[in-house]
Amino acid sequence: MSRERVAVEVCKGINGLDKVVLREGRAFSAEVYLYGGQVTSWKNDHGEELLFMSNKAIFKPPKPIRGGIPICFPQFGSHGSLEQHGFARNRFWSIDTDPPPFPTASINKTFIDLILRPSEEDAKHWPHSYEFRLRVALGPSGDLMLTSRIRNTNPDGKPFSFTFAYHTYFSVSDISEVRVEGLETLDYLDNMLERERFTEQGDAITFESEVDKIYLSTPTKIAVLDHEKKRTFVMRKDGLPDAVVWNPWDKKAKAIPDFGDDEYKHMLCVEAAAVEKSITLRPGEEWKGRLELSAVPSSYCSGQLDPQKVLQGG
Ligand SMILES: O=P(O)(O)OC[C@H]1O[C@@H](O)[C@H](O)[C@@H](O)[C@@H]1O
Repeated sequence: MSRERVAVEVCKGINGLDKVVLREGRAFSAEVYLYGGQVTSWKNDHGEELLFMSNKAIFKPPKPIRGGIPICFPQFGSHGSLEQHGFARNRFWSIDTDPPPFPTASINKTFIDLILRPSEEDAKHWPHSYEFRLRVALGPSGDLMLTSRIRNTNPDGKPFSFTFAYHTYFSVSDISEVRVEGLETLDYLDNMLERERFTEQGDAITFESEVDKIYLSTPTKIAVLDHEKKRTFVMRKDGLPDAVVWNPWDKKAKAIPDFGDDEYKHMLCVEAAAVEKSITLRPGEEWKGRLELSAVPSSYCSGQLDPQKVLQGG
C-alpha cells in the first residue's frame, strides 16, 4: 500500500531552520526555506535535483544561502546604499495564511504563500513600508512558479524604488557543454567592467571564462541547454525585463568562501531581473514579477534547437 504524499508540509531543515516541502505527482518536489523566502531544491519525477546548491552553503543567518533561488530585493548587486543584493535573502519570512486573491484563479493546488514585512532595523536602512508576498507553486508536470507581489504601504504618501532578481542557480552537468538561447544580439551591461554597455554578437551564449552580464530588454522566454544531461531548462518571466547571467569561473570561485573551488563547473545563474530601470511604486500600488521554470528532455543538435519547439514539445 502506498503512503499518500503530503502536498504541502512545513518541517525542519538544515540547522533547524523552517522549510516548506511541496510535492506533486509521483516524485516532483520543491523546498522553500522561510529564511530568505528561498527555494533551495527543485526535483523532477526521477528525484533529480535541478537547482545547484553549494556543498559549502551556510544555512545560518546572517549569511544568505548559496544556491537555489535567492531573492534580490530591494537592491540588485552593489549599486545602491544597501548590502549586496539587498536584504530579503537573509531575512526570516513568514507563512502568509490569508493572502489577497490572485486576479485569475490559480489551477495549482500545491503552493505556499510567504510574506516579508520590514523590521525596525530594516527601516533604518530602507525607510519604507511594504508588503512583499511570494507564492511558490509546483505544477502538475513539475513546473516551478514563483510570483512576487510587492506593495507600497508607506503611510506618508512617499513612493519608493527598487531593483529585483530571482537569482536562479541552475544545476548543470558541465558548464562548457551549456548554451543559453534567447539572449543573442541583445545589449548587456558588463558587471565586470563597471556596467559598461555592449551588444552581444553572434550565436547562442556559451561559457569558457567568468561571465557577469545584465542582458537588457530580454524576451520572456530563455532556454538553458545542457548538452551532456540532454536537458533544457525553459525560463519564462513576466514583469522582469532583464536577465543576469553569472558564472564566477575558477579564480573568483576560490575567493567565495561558501562556494567550492570546482563548483563553477556545475552551476549557471540565469536570473530574471529588473535592474537597468528600477521599479517605482506609489503608496497603494503593487508590482508583480513572475518566474516559471520547466525542465524538459532535449536532444541537442547545434543551432537547431528552437526553444519555441521545446516549449511546444516539437
Ligand atoms: O556572492 P553574492 O552576493 O551572492 O553574489 C553573487 C553574484 O551574483 C550575481 O547576480 C552578480 O551579477 C555578481 O556580480 C555576483 O558576484
